[in-house]
Amino acid sequence: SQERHFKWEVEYMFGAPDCIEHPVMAINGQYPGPTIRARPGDTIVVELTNKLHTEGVVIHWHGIRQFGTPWADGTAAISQCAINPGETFVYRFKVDKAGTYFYHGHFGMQRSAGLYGSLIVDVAEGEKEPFHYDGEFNLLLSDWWHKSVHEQEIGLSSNPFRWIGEAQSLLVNGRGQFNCSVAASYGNSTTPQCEFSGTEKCAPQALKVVPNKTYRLRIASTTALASLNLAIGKHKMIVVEADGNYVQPFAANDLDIYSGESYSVLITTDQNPNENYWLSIGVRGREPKTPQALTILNYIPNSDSKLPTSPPPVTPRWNDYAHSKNFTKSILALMGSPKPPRNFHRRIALLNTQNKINGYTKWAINNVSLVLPPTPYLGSIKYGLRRAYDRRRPAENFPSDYDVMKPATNPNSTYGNGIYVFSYGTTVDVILQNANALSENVSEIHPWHLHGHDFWVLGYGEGRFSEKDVATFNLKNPPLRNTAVIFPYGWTALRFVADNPGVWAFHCHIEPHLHMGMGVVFAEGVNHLPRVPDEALACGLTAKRFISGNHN
Ligand SMILES: O=C1O[C@H]([C@@H](O)CO)C(O)=C1O
Repeated sequence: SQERHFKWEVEYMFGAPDCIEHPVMAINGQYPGPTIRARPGDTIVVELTNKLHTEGVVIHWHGIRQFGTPWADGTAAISQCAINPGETFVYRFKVDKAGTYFYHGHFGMQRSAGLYGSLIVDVAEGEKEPFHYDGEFNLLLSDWWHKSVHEQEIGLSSNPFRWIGEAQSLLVNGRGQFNCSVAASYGNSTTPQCEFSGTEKCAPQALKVVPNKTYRLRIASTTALASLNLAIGKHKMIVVEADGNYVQPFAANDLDIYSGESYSVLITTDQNPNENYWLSIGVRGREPKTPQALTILNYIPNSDSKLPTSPPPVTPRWNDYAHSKNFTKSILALMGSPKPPRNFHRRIALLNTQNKINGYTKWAINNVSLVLPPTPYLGSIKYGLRRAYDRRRPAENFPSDYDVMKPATNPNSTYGNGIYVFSYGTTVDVILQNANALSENVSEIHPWHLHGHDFWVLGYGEGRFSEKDVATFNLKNPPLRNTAVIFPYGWTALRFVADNPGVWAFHCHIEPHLHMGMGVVFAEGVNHLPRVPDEALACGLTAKRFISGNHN
């Protein structure tokens, strides 16, 4: 194992992710940010300097559990203070498990502004993956708006509420086409055919493959909003990895991927080698108003501008949830993967609702809409700063007569920053319960992401969770993941062991939803931690401790 050192500067620059010029957040002048590659056991050191002029910044290493380094998790107001303009913060953490990961901003809506990149952990030297492949490609998926994130944020925080709407473009590795289509020639589309010389930064990157080989596609989604579906013309995919964990391989014609998830799939280039094939990505779960992202699987030696003979695969109908559930339920742990404990110590049920607070539109969990306090929880808990946040525990359940199929009879909610505290080492079950939103007959998909842990997904169900559903839990081969979706009007059951001392965000990975309060905070074993580095806590009430000279 080795130490991998990076010096990064975060700043805005002019980019053109979908060929239309727009400010983007860049790292060392690159958008998306540089790809980190490492091996299990390596220590990653990122010296991050904030070159933004008027905003703080942090970076979250999505899927990395941060055992023993919770202050490096990169969640503003939870694990650290936002890094001020001009300041440098050193992220130092170990990667312990091979897999497909990514990193992104976790302050305000900076992920939507383009602050993200890939983090790939290869298997340890001398070790082999449990599957064979000859080459690999890395696809980091995102969605893009022409409205600035500042304008988006103001809309979300306004009364009356202004929703951000659907994305203008879908991006693959930060590239999309808004003003043209690479597949215009197939249909009766009014969008012109793209004319690229090849040097444009928004031109799609063709995946160049040799016939009769197997390739691994690493696919991760850091979308702000969109749930996606990816398909490759005439090629089946074998799903082998999800969120940095091996899964029982299964074949799929198309793959659903929600924000916060990552997958590896294998494809074999066994089709007619004289042709190229489409790789297409479309929106699921919301009525799509965003064109598909397209690129080409380019069989060498064909020219990469040779268009496939058939049009790009079309995404399943946006609200074909049966299709999505079928895919999601096919994901099971690879034989030999760690199994969940048979029993749990504590179960919490988290009801997801859309609400109103003084006329503002919010999301709430058990009727509390999350607002983060100015002092990071990690410091307030470690140093017992009793006035730093609301120390009353949020509700562990929701009223037994709540009708999840209908808009709430009383949609009003409250703000809160109370947290769930788990006894160190205990097993926790979480039932995520979806419900009807503010309007009738609307219930949306929410991908929930847990920091600091992987969890086992024990099951999914329809309607309101009830005690008899426990009998349907899969304790044999549930997949280990860090992100799990709740389907409209449904529930999802998770189990994890609270064995990682720290304070951890657990939230909907749809960035505007988190911004509207759709998250909770978990804490465990904070008293087991050695000193938290001062650099993480130079704000709020923790900063006042430094000024008074109390550094213990
Ligand atoms: O949070 C959201 O708000 C809008 C809509 O519910 C109200 O405009 C939407 O589609 C969301 O996902």
